[in-house]
Amino acid sequence: MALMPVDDALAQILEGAAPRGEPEMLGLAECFDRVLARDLKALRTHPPFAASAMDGYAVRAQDVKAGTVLKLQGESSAGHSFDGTLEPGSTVRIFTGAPVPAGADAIVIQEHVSPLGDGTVRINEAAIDGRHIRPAGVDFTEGKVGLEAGRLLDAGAITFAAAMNHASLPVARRPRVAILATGDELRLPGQKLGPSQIIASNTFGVAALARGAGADVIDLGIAEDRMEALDAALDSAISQGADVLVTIGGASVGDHDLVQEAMTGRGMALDFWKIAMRPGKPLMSGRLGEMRVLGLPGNPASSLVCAYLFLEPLVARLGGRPAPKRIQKAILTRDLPENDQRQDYLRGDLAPGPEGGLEATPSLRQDSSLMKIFSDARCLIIRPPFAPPAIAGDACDVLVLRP
Ligand SMILES: Nc1nc2c(c(=O)[nH]1)N[C@H]1C(S)=C(S)[C@@H](COP(=O)(O)OP(=O)(O)OC[C@H]3O[C@@H](n4cnc5c(N)ncnc54)[C@H](O)[C@@H]3O)O[C@H]1N2
Ligand code: MOO
Repeated sequence: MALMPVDDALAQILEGAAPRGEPEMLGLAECFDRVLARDLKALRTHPPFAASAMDGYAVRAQDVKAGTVLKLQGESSAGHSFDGTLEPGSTVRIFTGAPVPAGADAIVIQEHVSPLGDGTVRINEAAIDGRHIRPAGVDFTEGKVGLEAGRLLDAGAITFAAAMNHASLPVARRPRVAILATGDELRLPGQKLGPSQIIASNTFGVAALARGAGADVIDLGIAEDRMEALDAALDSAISQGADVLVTIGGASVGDHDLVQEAMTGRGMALDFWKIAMRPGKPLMSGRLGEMRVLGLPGNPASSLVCAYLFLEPLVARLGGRPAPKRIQKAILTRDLPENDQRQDYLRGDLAPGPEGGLEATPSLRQDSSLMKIFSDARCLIIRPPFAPPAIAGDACDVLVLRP
């Protein structure tokens, strides 16, 4: 199979991806960073009454010039309305958020009023009709859609949902992403290692990225390079309702690279295997029933670059949320040689440039096994297939990993 361009691979991976299953009802306190699954109508009108926006005095605007003395008729505070009607020549003391009494049509702030100590006050500035009054329903009205399906529930949206009198909200189910590390050499962090063993580190980074994109992660642990082990892990992913099975390693052409064979043997329809990128060439994508299978290469930088490029947007789509916008423009600080057929993602630094832009500096070492270089990197510098040699000062696209 020919190497597939990165954009075509992403389009195939994202095809048909949308939230699955019934929405869950969650209490408001659990809703942060979830996605609203249905339109949400206001269950009340707000404010439910004309309310004062200031601490001051409710008046009839036409009665009041600078110097007018008014009789104090009563008080309206938040939670305690004044139930009478404001009479001509009178005023009602009022506080922020309190209902404006019938008959009043303006608030004069208390800084412009002098209490005279005999049950009257002098208004020192002319009142303006409607001033400092929030009309009933100016914010939202009962029965109208306030938040639309698909809205990411951030602080503003959750506040608004609560104000609309919803105690719980229908949210899209989080996609379930099962992650399986494969390889006889792998051990979990914290274990004692033999001479030819290494730590299965990739699972943790890939899981973190999936969680950040809105997934519930199922850690399937490590499978040895044996068909039965891969089979058992696959059964586990299916029985736990995984939407995506991510395998790490065993994706290449070696005698012990069995992942693809194991998956196709169980009926996986292969979308593609091998793409025109570096690192990450042996990426595999397929579908096994409802479950998507993403086979990441084992080298840590390859796993992570593929997870940024393909898994993060896939999880976002499956959860109904926008994928983070990571691609930005930058200026190269070093020359780069011409590129071959594989789109390159060079680990590098990213720093503010002299004119408000960004400067990208590729690391000198780019081997896909290097984890410290990846951890130090702030961006991936993108070199399109067959790009001509670049010189310092040229523009480039970067995928931002961290600020
Ligand atoms: N003859 C060829 N050999 C290779 C090719 C090729 O085209 N022809 N492609 C190379 C490329 S590119 C990559 S990338 C790797 C990918 O190989 P696999 O996906 O089969 O990965 P493994 O062989 O299982 O492991 C590679 C490397 O990564 C380590 N590893 C694996 N899993 C983990 C993990 N969970 N955490 C940390 N490190 C892991 C593993 O020990 C190996 O060192 O193939 C090239 N070969
Ligand atoms: O393309 Mo592989 O992902 O370099 O190491």
